[in-house]
Amino acid sequence: MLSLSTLPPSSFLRPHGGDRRLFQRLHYPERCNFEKLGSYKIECKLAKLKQAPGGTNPDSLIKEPHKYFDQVIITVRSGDGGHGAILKMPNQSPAKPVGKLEKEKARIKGSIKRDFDGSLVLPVGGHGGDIVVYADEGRDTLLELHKKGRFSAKRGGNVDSTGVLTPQLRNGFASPSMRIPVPLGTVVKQKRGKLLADLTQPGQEILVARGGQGGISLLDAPEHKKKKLMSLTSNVLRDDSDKVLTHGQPGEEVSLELILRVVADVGLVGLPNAGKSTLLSAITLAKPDIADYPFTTLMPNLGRLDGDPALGPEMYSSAATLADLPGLIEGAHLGKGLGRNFLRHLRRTRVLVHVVDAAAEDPVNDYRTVREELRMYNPEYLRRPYLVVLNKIDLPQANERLQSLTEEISRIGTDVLAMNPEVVPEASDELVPRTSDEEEEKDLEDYARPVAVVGVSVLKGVRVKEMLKQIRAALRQCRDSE
Ligand SMILES: Nc1nc2c(ncn2[C@@H]2O[C@H](COP(=O)(O)OP(=O)(O)OP(=O)(O)O)[C@@H](O)[C@H]2O)c(=O)[nH]1
Ligand SMILES: [Mg+2]
Repeated sequence: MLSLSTLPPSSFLRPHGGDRRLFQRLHYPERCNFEKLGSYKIECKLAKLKQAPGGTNPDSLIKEPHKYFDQVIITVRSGDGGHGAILKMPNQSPAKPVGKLEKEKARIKGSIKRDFDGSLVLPVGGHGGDIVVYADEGRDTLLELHKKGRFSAKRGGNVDSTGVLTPQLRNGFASPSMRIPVPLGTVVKQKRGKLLADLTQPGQEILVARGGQGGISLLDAPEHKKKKLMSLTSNVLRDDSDKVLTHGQPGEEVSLELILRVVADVGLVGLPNAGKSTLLSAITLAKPDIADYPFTTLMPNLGRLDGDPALGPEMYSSAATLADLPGLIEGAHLGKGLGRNFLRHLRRTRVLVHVVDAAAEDPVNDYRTVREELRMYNPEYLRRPYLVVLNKIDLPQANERLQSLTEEISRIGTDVLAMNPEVVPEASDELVPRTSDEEEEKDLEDYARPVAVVGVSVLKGVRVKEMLKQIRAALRQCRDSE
């Protein structure tokens, strides 16, 4: 598993207030103050006017970072190779070395660079800069890349020419690679093309555009001599038609699609306001935004769970990363609420924790709604071990029915732990989720029951230890089956 020891307590940008207001207006109109709606529309119009040509509107990035943080299309161009030069051989028949100058000339002639087989080594132009994309633990989002959109590496230097082939003649300087940092878990694809890499390990990298090769230098000599001289050189570059390449080769231009899929062991899912962020902050050092209105969380927050102290020296192997996801609502898989895109961030998780507000009107129905949304997005998610956390039991209306809720939820599903990810093809990042016909016909009862149902109050710290024990047990279950 990944070592994420340097992960900051809360790894994603804070959601923006304007965003939350927009979602409330769209989905909870009864709670909105419509008097201000006029000014909101004007703000949106202004944002449109300011749109920068070719790039993502910077205002949109600020106002709606949750739409952009995990996906971007960029164009990269590696550097062209530097050029070679047309050079003269130093005087081929110098006068007998008598004076100091003649001796020096003779020395120069005798020390022109040669390969081990005696052939001439002609200077070449510098290699153009490569473009490399690498996973950087310090990055949380792809937002930065939206601002630029296009990345070009420098061209290689030309041969530093004096017109004469001398030992001092320099190759053109190679240009350094341009390195583009992306968050851990970034998938690199060619735009509408093949998958290039899945960067899940810190420092993992991929060369996405190779810099152009530098051009070779040529010798300017009479034709009869030239042939002989060229046959003596070992590093002459030729193209397919055997033409000698004195000009540097052009760099490559590629359009790339970068998609972030958060790297976490445990995913917290539930309706808005269930207490997912409060749970994350109760058991990790993460400091997500918490508030009593829906869609407080707009982008995943990550938190690090320390290893289990009961395991002694092995405790570090049991450390895990938790991802608190934005709230799901009915129809999320069709784009309702915050849409379905963030559901992709569950893909790498191994255990799911359903957080249910036990004080809500119909907690069992809430729980079913979320499971159904997961099933519609990717049925494979329902095959993962999961536990149900009945939250807010400090409230009397939750505490009173805890027993019956626990029993009812524990009964939903089969006894068999149906964990066989190979059976169902993974949902892709395409807009329409893929579910097999067989999977379409299934309902929640056909999937495994939760490994545990725990009543807690994450706010008041009631039975949090018991919940933690169950999360660790579910994680162990996965590790043992690996
Ligand atoms: N009484 C009580 N309130 C709680 C408890 N846990 C969370 N809350 C409150 O519930 C509200 C929502 O909590 P959040 O943690 O923001 O909920 P969330 O599930 O992350 O919500 P979204 O980000 O909108 O999806 C906040 O006012 C919390 O203080 C609890 O155990 N008991
Ligand atoms: Mg939240």
